[in-house]
This record gives sequence, C-alpha cells and structure tokens, in this order.
Amino acid sequence: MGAMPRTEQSPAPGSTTRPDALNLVGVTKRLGRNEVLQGVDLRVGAGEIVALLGASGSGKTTLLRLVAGMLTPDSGQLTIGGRESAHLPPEARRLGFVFQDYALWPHLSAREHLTLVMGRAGAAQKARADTLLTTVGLAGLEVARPAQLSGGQRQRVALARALAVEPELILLDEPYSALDPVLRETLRGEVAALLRAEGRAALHVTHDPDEAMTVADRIIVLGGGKVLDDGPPERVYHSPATLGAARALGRLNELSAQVRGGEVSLGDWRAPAALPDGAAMVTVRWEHARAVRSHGAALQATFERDASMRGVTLSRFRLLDGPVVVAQRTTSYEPGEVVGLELAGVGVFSLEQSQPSTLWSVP
Ligand SMILES: Nc1ncnc2c1ncn2[C@@H]1O[C@H](COP(=O)(O)OP(=O)(O)OP(=O)(O)O)[C@@H](O)[C@H]1O
Repeated sequence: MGAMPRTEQSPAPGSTTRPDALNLVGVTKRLGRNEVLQGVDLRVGAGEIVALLGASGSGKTTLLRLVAGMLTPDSGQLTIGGRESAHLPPEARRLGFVFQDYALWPHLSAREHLTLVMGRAGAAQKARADTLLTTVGLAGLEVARPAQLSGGQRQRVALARALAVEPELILLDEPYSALDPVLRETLRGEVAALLRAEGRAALHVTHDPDEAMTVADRIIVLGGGKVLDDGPPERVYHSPATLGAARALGRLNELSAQVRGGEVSLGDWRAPAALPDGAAMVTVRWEHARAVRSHGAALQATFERDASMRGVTLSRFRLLDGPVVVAQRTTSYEPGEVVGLELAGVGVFSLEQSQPSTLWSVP
C-alpha cells in the first residue's frame, strides 16, 4: 500500500474529511512576567463540542482571546478550519461568540441582532433569521428588544446570532453562569443538542465540571497554562491523567500515602501500585466513598457530621490516623461511632516526579 499523502490537517479516525475546526500546536503566550500558556496543543474536530475546563487563572480566557484574534501567540501554530490563522484579524476568522453577559445591543430587536451580522437585511436574511430564532425557541419574539426578554431568552438570541454567521467554530465563554441553576441545566442541554443538529463545532469554556460532563464530546483540562488532560468525559472523570485534572473534575478526598515495593498503603488499607517508592496521593471522589457498618474494613473512620448535597447525604468521617474523608452513608450514625469505609474508585498519584504518575483502580 502506498504512503498516504500528507494533508495540512489529518482527520480523526472515523470522522469526515472536513478539516479540524480548531487546531493549536505548541502555543505559548506570555503576558507581562507570566508564562500564561506554555506549549498548548488543543484540537476541536469538525462538529465536535469540546469543553475547556480549568480553575480561575488557568489560562482559559487567554486561550480564547488568542483563538478570537484579540491576542497573537508568541510561538506555535493556530489553524481555524484548516487555515493558518494566528495573524488573521478577528473578523476574518469565521467565529461565533456567546458570552456570559450576552453582549446584546439594547436598541436592536432579536431579529436585527441576526440580520446585522449576516450583512444586508434583505428578505432572504430576514427569513433565515426567523428560522434560526424559531430553532432556538424564540418564535414570536422576533421584534422584542433585550430589555423585553428574560435572561434565558437573551442567551438564546446570543446563540442564534453566533449561528447566523455560519461559523467554523463557536466560542462559548461561561455562557450560562449568569442564569439560575434550573434554566442553566435546561439551556445547556438544548444548546448542545442544537449545535449537534447543526453540525457546528464549539469550544465551551467553563469552570463547572458538571457542565463540561453534560455538554462535551471531549474535555480538555487546563491548569497553569498547560493541558493537564484531554479525553472523553467519562475517561477524564473516572481516570484522570494528572492530580490537577482529578481536582478539576469534582470533589475529591486527597489522602497522603506511601508507596513501598509496588504497594500503596494508607493505615491498614493497601493496594497494588506500580509506582516509584515514596510519597503518593490517594484520591477518592466523595461519591465513590461509602460508609459501612463493618469493623473488619481495612479503612476505619469515626463519623463526625452530615453535609447534605443536592439530595445525596454526604458525611464527614475522620480516619483513625487523622485526615477527614467525605463519603456517602446509607444509615445513620452517632458522632464518634466507628465505621468502615469502602472505596469504589481510587486514584494513586506518585508525587516523586514533577509530572505525577497515575494509577487508578476500581475494586
Ligand atoms: N494582561 C496580563 N498581564 C499579566 N498577567 C496576566 C494578564 N492577563 C492575565 N494574566 C495572568 O494569566 C493567568 C491566566 O489568566 P486567564 O484570565 O487566562 O485565566 P482564566 O482561566 O480565564 O481565569 P478566570 O476563570 O478567572 O477567568 C493568570 O495568572 C493571570 O493573572
């Protein structure tokens, strides 16, 4: 078989031959004294929804500004729709934007927001604007101005406007953080379904792991200007590549432990760990630890108090050698009562190297 011809963007296995919506290779950016992005590789395939998840200060906004054309990378490549774009002006990049504050124009109707970005407001543009407004659930509100719309309706106008430019890629920057929790959950599901139906690619910036898990085909975790993990949501949640990624994906018990001779130990609790000898961190998500009335369990703890979280009863327990573990319980305990803890998914990160090595096990 002959060698495959080299193309500028290689399609992912199983995808169409459409070029990637976005591709960053080795992108660096310094702002003042800060190395804000340190060699970032990031890909959004055609029609793919990628969540960019990271704590405050991790570099999410800087990355978005580079993609949008408000900043230029110091080094590395940036292609949008297969086209080298690092030095293209923002208006030449074919991007749609949805921001948390909607960024609507107070004097324009919903329809005018769309026809303005489409160009001249002819009959064809008006018809297309109305179709898009219907698609996002705003039929009947075409002539309403932002002040006459609710928060959720304004965010739908912003989304329809982003779709109206027929973008290569839609950038969503914390798009639901100004909305109440119920509307946020409804809208994020609807928007993801709509983007998929329209075949639009999106880079969805958020610091909310639930949002990333719900909307994305893939999650990229950014921390300290570097990619800490990149993969399908379930994989990144259940076996994150780094301790930073484990933290970004949700509430985590972190317990200092030791690895010796291929085994990690935490009090009497032990598990095989093919990691270098020395300090390690055992991690267990709150929802993966469970208290049981078993005095034979390897991990013993005393009950301290409950902390109800959205209908799930989580409780604080203290291990006999000191640290607190948050775990689920199925029965009630008296303060000070000794219980056993079962761990349904454990991460072990060696702290002996600059990049922690990982081991995950699900008993
Ligand atoms: N103009 C600037 N000059 C110097 N440092 C900057 C500048 N802008 C941002 N930074 C630094 O770069 C780092 C990343 O900032 P960035 O705003 O990209 O993070 P973020 O992940 O978007 O955070 P948030 O979620 O809080 O918006 C931070 O440490 C910030 O202090």
